[in-house]
Amino acid sequence: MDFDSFVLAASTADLADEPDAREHADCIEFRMDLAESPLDALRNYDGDLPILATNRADWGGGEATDDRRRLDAVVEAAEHDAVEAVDIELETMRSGDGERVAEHAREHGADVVVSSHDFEATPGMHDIQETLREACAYGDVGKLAVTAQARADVLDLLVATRAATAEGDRVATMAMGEPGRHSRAVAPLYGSRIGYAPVDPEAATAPGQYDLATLRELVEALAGR
Ligand SMILES: O=C1C[C@@](O)(C(=O)O)C[C@@H](O)[C@@H]1O
Repeated sequence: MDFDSFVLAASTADLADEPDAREHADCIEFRMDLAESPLDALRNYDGDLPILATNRADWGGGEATDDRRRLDAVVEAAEHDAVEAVDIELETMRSGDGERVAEHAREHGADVVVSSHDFEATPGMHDIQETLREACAYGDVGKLAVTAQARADVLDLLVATRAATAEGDRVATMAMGEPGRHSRAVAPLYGSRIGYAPVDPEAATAPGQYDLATLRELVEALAGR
């Protein structure tokens, strides 16, 4: 996937959403952990948009419980041509469990997004920068989703996004929660490479997400396009 510029991912548990996402999205984030039979769905996929495959662990805000099976499924997902990127948690890379997944994905031409989530708060500037640096060392893109408790929490995240981008790292950043909502539109201006939005606003995959059409419109308007 081309992460040299901003990629808008339509997050969904249902690949049948793809035709509705096509108009506004650059790819589908397939939340395998929220899907019924994700590997069957991938086998039958005949959409146009490339897929970023995410099988989020329960300890990382998702619903996949058995870590070994979860990662095996990502390995299998990466073998599909349509899967052009996979998401692996930073914790999984740190533990060593993610290495085989990343390697296999790259062998099959898929990029690796290494992600970290804080569902409670926004860490201090130093921690944000360290997390992004570490995630970028493992992945083609280092992603950090924090939780904003106040609007101003977004400021450090933006500064860190800008700094990492200036250093040549590819990062994706966003602040979850209502006070952080604007970060989803603004972070791309400072270099964030991925935005996530549900096709169906009722089926958000994280707190504070805009729906797909709105996020596309905001990002384009702020970029002056
Ligand atoms: O990690 C992310 C980012 C996200 O949590 C968000 O805040 O938009 C949404 C998830 O679907 C995705 O895997």
